[in-house]
Amino acid sequence: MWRRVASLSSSISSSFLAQTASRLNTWESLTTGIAQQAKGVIAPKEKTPFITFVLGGPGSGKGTQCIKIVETFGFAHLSAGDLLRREIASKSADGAMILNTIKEGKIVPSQVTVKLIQKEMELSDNHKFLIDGFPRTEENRVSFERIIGVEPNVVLFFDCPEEEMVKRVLNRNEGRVDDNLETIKKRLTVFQALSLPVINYYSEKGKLYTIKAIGTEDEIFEQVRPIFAAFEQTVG
Ligand SMILES: Nc1ncnc2c1ncn2[C@@H]1O[C@H](COP(=O)(O)OP(=O)(O)O)[C@@H](O)[C@H]1O
Ligand SMILES: Nc1ccn([C@H]2C[C@H](O)[C@@H](COP(=O)(O)OP(=O)(O)O)O2)c(=O)n1
Ligand SMILES: [Mg+2]
Repeated sequence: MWRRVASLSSSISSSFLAQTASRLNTWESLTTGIAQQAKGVIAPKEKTPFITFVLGGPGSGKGTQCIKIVETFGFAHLSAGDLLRREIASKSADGAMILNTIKEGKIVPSQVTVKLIQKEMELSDNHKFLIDGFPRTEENRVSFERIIGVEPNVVLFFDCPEEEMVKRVLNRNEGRVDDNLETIKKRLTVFQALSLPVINYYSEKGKLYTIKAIGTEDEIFEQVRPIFAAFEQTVG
Protein backbone atom coordinates (compact mmCIF):
# COMPACT_ATOMS: atom_id res chain seq x y z
CA MET A 1 0.00 0.00 0.00
CA TRP A 2 2.81 2.41 0.84
CA ARG A 3 4.47 1.65 -2.49
CA ARG A 4 1.18 2.52 -4.20
CA VAL A 5 1.18 5.92 -2.58
CA ALA A 6 4.82 6.54 -3.35
CA SER A 7 4.32 5.76 -7.03
CA LEU A 8 1.55 8.30 -7.46
CA SER A 9 2.21 11.26 -9.73
CA SER A 10 4.93 13.61 -8.61
CA SER A 11 2.48 16.49 -9.08
CA ILE A 12 0.78 15.57 -5.82
CA SER A 13 1.74 17.95 -3.05
CA SER A 14 3.47 16.75 0.11
CA SER A 15 0.50 17.80 2.22
CA PHE A 16 -1.74 15.63 0.04
CA LEU A 17 0.68 12.74 0.58
CA ALA A 18 0.71 13.34 4.32
CA GLN A 19 -3.09 13.36 4.40
CA THR A 20 -3.11 10.25 2.23
CA ALA A 21 -0.74 8.49 4.59
CA SER A 22 -2.85 9.32 7.62
CA ARG A 23 -6.02 8.22 5.83
CA LEU A 24 -4.34 4.99 4.81
CA ASN A 25 -3.52 4.18 8.42
CA THR A 26 -7.12 4.82 9.42
CA TRP A 27 -8.42 2.80 6.53
CA GLU A 28 -6.14 -0.08 7.45
CA SER A 29 -7.37 -0.11 11.03
CA LEU A 30 -10.98 0.18 9.88
CA THR A 31 -10.64 -2.72 7.49
CA THR A 32 -8.44 -4.83 9.75
CA GLY A 33 -11.24 -4.90 12.32
CA ILE A 34 -13.70 -6.06 9.71
CA ALA A 35 -11.30 -8.60 8.26
CA GLN A 36 -10.90 -10.13 11.69
CA GLN A 37 -14.66 -10.43 12.05
CA ALA A 38 -15.31 -11.80 8.60
CA LYS A 39 -12.07 -13.28 7.29
CA GLY A 40 -12.13 -14.00 3.61
CA VAL A 41 -15.55 -12.44 3.05
CA ILE A 42 -14.46 -8.87 2.43
CA ALA A 43 -11.66 -8.00 0.06
CA PRO A 44 -8.89 -5.98 1.70
CA LYS A 45 -8.89 -2.32 0.69
CA GLU A 46 -5.80 -1.53 -1.34
CA LYS A 47 -6.53 2.03 -2.32
CA THR A 48 -6.78 5.18 -0.28
CA PRO A 49 -10.42 6.12 0.28
CA PHE A 50 -11.63 9.20 -1.54
CA ILE A 51 -14.57 10.76 0.24
CA THR A 52 -17.03 13.30 -1.14
CA PHE A 53 -19.74 14.81 1.03
CA VAL A 54 -22.78 15.89 -0.98
CA LEU A 55 -24.65 18.73 0.72
CA GLY A 56 -27.60 20.98 -0.09
CA GLY A 57 -31.12 21.65 1.08
CA PRO A 58 -33.99 19.21 0.65
CA GLY A 59 -34.87 18.96 -3.04
CA SER A 60 -31.69 20.68 -4.22
CA GLY A 61 -30.92 17.68 -6.46
CA LYS A 62 -28.25 15.82 -4.46
CA GLY A 63 -29.57 12.33 -5.19
CA THR A 64 -30.20 13.09 -8.87
CA GLN A 65 -26.64 14.33 -9.40
CA CYS A 66 -25.16 11.47 -7.37
CA ILE A 67 -26.62 9.00 -9.87
CA LYS A 68 -24.80 10.83 -12.68
CA ILE A 69 -21.53 10.94 -10.74
CA VAL A 70 -21.79 7.19 -10.10
CA GLU A 71 -22.42 6.52 -13.81
CA THR A 72 -19.59 8.76 -15.01
CA PHE A 73 -16.92 8.38 -12.33
CA GLY A 74 -17.68 5.03 -10.67
CA PHE A 75 -18.27 6.15 -7.10
CA ALA A 76 -20.24 4.20 -4.50
CA HIS A 77 -23.34 6.22 -3.51
CA LEU A 78 -24.20 6.20 0.19
CA SER A 79 -27.33 8.26 0.86
CA ALA A 80 -27.75 8.91 4.59
CA GLY A 81 -31.50 9.38 4.08
CA ASP A 82 -31.79 6.06 2.19
CA LEU A 83 -29.84 4.25 4.92
CA LEU A 84 -32.14 5.71 7.59
CA ARG A 85 -35.26 4.79 5.58
CA ARG A 86 -33.89 1.28 5.20
CA GLU A 87 -33.54 1.07 9.00
CA ILE A 88 -37.19 2.12 9.38
CA ALA A 89 -38.30 -0.49 6.83
CA SER A 90 -36.29 -3.24 8.56
CA LYS A 91 -38.11 -2.48 11.83
CA SER A 92 -34.83 -2.36 13.71
CA ALA A 93 -34.61 -1.14 17.32
CA ASP A 94 -33.96 2.44 16.15
CA GLY A 95 -36.63 2.35 13.42
CA ALA A 96 -39.47 4.04 15.31
CA MET A 97 -37.20 6.80 16.65
CA ILE A 98 -35.81 7.44 13.14
CA LEU A 99 -39.31 7.60 11.63
CA ASN A 100 -40.51 10.13 14.21
CA THR A 101 -37.40 12.26 13.77
CA ILE A 102 -37.76 12.33 9.97
CA LYS A 103 -41.50 13.12 10.18
CA GLU A 104 -40.64 16.07 12.40
CA GLY A 105 -38.03 17.31 9.91
CA LYS A 106 -35.32 16.90 12.55
CA ILE A 107 -31.90 15.22 12.46
CA VAL A 108 -31.32 11.68 13.71
CA PRO A 109 -28.60 11.36 16.40
CA SER A 110 -25.22 11.21 14.72
CA GLN A 111 -24.12 7.97 16.30
CA VAL A 112 -26.95 6.11 14.56
CA THR A 113 -26.29 7.64 11.14
CA VAL A 114 -22.50 7.34 11.30
CA LYS A 115 -22.72 3.66 12.23
CA LEU A 116 -24.92 2.98 9.19
CA ILE A 117 -22.48 4.84 6.94
CA GLN A 118 -19.51 3.06 8.50
CA LYS A 119 -21.08 -0.35 7.87
CA GLU A 120 -21.69 0.48 4.20
CA MET A 121 -18.15 1.78 3.73
CA GLU A 122 -16.68 -1.34 5.25
CA LEU A 123 -18.79 -3.63 3.10
CA SER A 124 -18.03 -1.78 -0.11
CA ASP A 125 -15.24 -2.90 -2.38
CA ASN A 126 -15.09 0.59 -3.83
CA HIS A 127 -12.70 3.20 -2.45
CA LYS A 128 -14.53 6.25 -3.85
CA PHE A 129 -17.53 7.29 -1.81
CA LEU A 130 -20.27 9.85 -2.34
CA ILE A 131 -21.83 10.44 1.05
CA ASP A 132 -25.13 12.12 0.21
CA GLY A 133 -27.05 14.22 2.75
CA PHE A 134 -24.33 14.03 5.36
CA PRO A 135 -23.04 15.77 7.48
CA ARG A 136 -26.15 17.86 8.09
CA THR A 137 -25.00 19.28 11.43
CA GLU A 138 -21.74 20.09 13.16
CA GLU A 139 -22.50 17.15 15.44
CA ASN A 140 -22.74 14.87 12.35
CA ARG A 141 -19.42 16.22 11.09
CA VAL A 142 -17.51 15.81 14.33
CA SER A 143 -19.00 12.38 14.93
CA PHE A 144 -17.88 11.16 11.47
CA GLU A 145 -14.37 12.45 12.04
CA ARG A 146 -14.22 10.77 15.44
CA ILE A 147 -15.69 7.40 14.45
CA ILE A 148 -14.41 7.00 10.88
CA GLY A 149 -11.26 9.02 11.44
CA VAL A 150 -11.06 10.60 8.00
CA GLU A 151 -11.92 13.93 6.47
CA PRO A 152 -13.61 14.43 3.09
CA ASN A 153 -11.48 15.19 0.06
CA VAL A 154 -14.27 17.11 -1.65
CA VAL A 155 -17.49 18.73 -0.40
CA LEU A 156 -20.17 19.55 -2.97
CA PHE A 157 -22.85 22.08 -2.13
CA PHE A 158 -25.94 22.22 -4.34
CA ASP A 159 -27.09 25.79 -3.88
CA CYS A 160 -30.76 26.09 -4.78
CA PRO A 161 -33.40 28.78 -4.08
CA GLU A 162 -35.91 27.77 -1.40
CA GLU A 163 -38.98 28.13 -3.61
CA GLU A 164 -37.44 25.78 -6.19
CA MET A 165 -36.59 23.23 -3.48
CA VAL A 166 -40.16 23.33 -2.13
CA LYS A 167 -41.59 22.88 -5.62
CA ARG A 168 -39.34 19.90 -6.33
CA VAL A 169 -39.99 18.19 -2.99
CA LEU A 170 -43.75 18.56 -3.35
CA ASN A 171 -43.51 17.00 -6.83
CA ARG A 172 -41.09 14.24 -5.82
CA ASN A 173 -43.79 11.61 -5.53
CA GLU A 174 -41.76 8.92 -3.78
CA GLY A 175 -44.27 8.49 -0.94
CA ARG A 176 -41.89 9.96 1.64
CA VAL A 177 -43.31 10.96 5.04
CA ASP A 178 -41.30 14.20 4.98
CA ASP A 179 -42.31 15.42 1.51
CA ASN A 180 -45.21 17.61 2.63
CA LEU A 181 -45.42 21.36 3.11
CA GLU A 182 -45.44 21.27 6.92
CA THR A 183 -42.32 19.08 7.19
CA ILE A 184 -40.47 20.81 4.36
CA LYS A 185 -40.79 24.15 6.16
CA LYS A 186 -39.22 22.61 9.27
CA ARG A 187 -36.49 21.00 7.18
CA LEU A 188 -35.62 24.31 5.56
CA THR A 189 -35.31 25.92 8.99
CA VAL A 190 -33.06 23.08 10.15
CA PHE A 191 -31.00 23.43 6.98
CA GLN A 192 -30.44 27.15 7.58
CA ALA A 193 -29.68 26.78 11.27
CA LEU A 194 -27.68 23.54 11.40
CA SER A 195 -26.43 22.62 7.92
CA LEU A 196 -25.20 25.99 6.68
CA PRO A 197 -22.54 26.16 9.44
CA VAL A 198 -21.13 22.85 8.15
CA ILE A 199 -21.02 24.25 4.62
CA ASN A 200 -19.24 27.37 5.90
CA TYR A 201 -16.77 25.20 7.78
CA TYR A 202 -15.73 23.39 4.61
CA SER A 203 -15.64 26.65 2.68
CA GLU A 204 -13.10 27.97 5.16
CA LYS A 205 -11.09 24.76 4.79
CA GLY A 206 -10.97 25.25 1.00
CA LYS A 207 -12.80 21.99 0.31
CA LEU A 208 -16.15 23.38 -0.82
CA TYR A 209 -17.35 23.31 -4.42
CA THR A 210 -20.58 25.26 -4.84
CA ILE A 211 -22.87 24.25 -7.68
CA LYS A 212 -25.68 26.54 -8.88
CA ALA A 213 -28.45 23.96 -8.70
CA ILE A 214 -30.94 25.48 -11.11
CA GLY A 215 -31.35 24.52 -14.74
CA THR A 216 -31.73 21.10 -16.26
CA GLU A 217 -30.16 18.05 -14.65
CA ASP A 218 -27.64 17.89 -17.50
CA GLU A 219 -26.73 21.57 -17.21
CA ILE A 220 -26.07 21.11 -13.50
CA PHE A 221 -23.98 18.02 -14.13
CA GLU A 222 -21.75 20.05 -16.46
CA GLN A 223 -20.74 22.07 -13.38
CA VAL A 224 -20.09 18.86 -11.43
CA ARG A 225 -18.14 16.97 -14.09
CA PRO A 226 -14.92 19.07 -14.10
CA ILE A 227 -14.57 18.76 -10.33
CA PHE A 228 -14.24 14.99 -10.49
CA ALA A 229 -12.41 15.01 -13.82
CA ALA A 230 -9.66 17.01 -12.11
CA PHE A 231 -9.24 14.33 -9.44
CA GLU A 232 -9.52 11.30 -11.75
CA GLN A 233 -5.79 10.91 -12.43
CA THR A 234 -4.84 10.76 -8.76
CA VAL A 235 -7.84 8.86 -7.41
CA GLY A 236 -8.20 6.11 -9.99
N1 LIG B 1 -32.40 20.14 -12.18
C1 LIG B 1 -33.61 19.75 -11.83
N2 LIG B 1 -34.71 20.39 -12.28
C2 LIG B 1 -35.94 20.00 -11.91
N3 LIG B 1 -36.20 18.97 -11.08
C3 LIG B 1 -35.15 18.29 -10.60
C4 LIG B 1 -33.81 18.64 -10.93
N4 LIG B 1 -32.97 17.80 -10.29
C5 LIG B 1 -33.75 16.97 -9.58
N5 LIG B 1 -35.05 17.23 -9.77
C6 LIG B 1 -36.21 16.57 -9.18
O1 LIG B 1 -36.42 17.20 -7.90
C7 LIG B 1 -36.73 16.23 -6.91
C8 LIG B 1 -35.67 16.30 -5.80
O2 LIG B 1 -34.43 15.84 -6.33
P1 LIG B 1 -33.46 14.93 -5.45
O3 LIG B 1 -32.33 14.52 -6.32
O4 LIG B 1 -34.25 13.85 -4.80
O5 LIG B 1 -32.99 16.02 -4.37
P2 LIG B 1 -32.35 15.86 -2.94
O6 LIG B 1 -31.70 14.50 -2.86
O7 LIG B 1 -31.37 16.97 -2.82
O8 LIG B 1 -33.49 16.02 -1.98
C9 LIG B 1 -36.80 14.89 -7.61
O9 LIG B 1 -38.16 14.62 -7.94
C10 LIG B 1 -35.97 15.10 -8.88
O10 LIG B 1 -36.42 14.30 -9.95
N1 LIG C 1 -27.40 13.10 8.03
C1 LIG C 1 -28.72 12.89 8.02
C2 LIG C 1 -29.39 12.70 6.79
C3 LIG C 1 -30.75 12.54 6.81
N2 LIG C 1 -31.42 12.55 8.00
C4 LIG C 1 -32.88 12.43 8.05
C5 LIG C 1 -33.50 13.82 8.21
C6 LIG C 1 -33.78 14.19 6.78
O1 LIG C 1 -34.75 15.19 6.71
C7 LIG C 1 -34.25 12.85 6.22
C8 LIG C 1 -34.19 12.69 4.73
O2 LIG C 1 -32.86 12.87 4.30
P1 LIG C 1 -32.51 12.83 2.74
O3 LIG C 1 -31.07 13.12 2.57
O4 LIG C 1 -33.03 11.58 2.14
O5 LIG C 1 -33.38 14.07 2.23
P2 LIG C 1 -33.23 14.93 0.89
O6 LIG C 1 -32.67 14.04 -0.14
O7 LIG C 1 -32.35 16.09 1.21
O8 LIG C 1 -34.63 15.37 0.60
O9 LIG C 1 -33.40 11.89 6.86
C9 LIG C 1 -30.75 12.74 9.18
O10 LIG C 1 -31.36 12.78 10.26
N3 LIG C 1 -29.40 12.90 9.18
MG1 LIG D 1 -31.88 12.96 -1.53
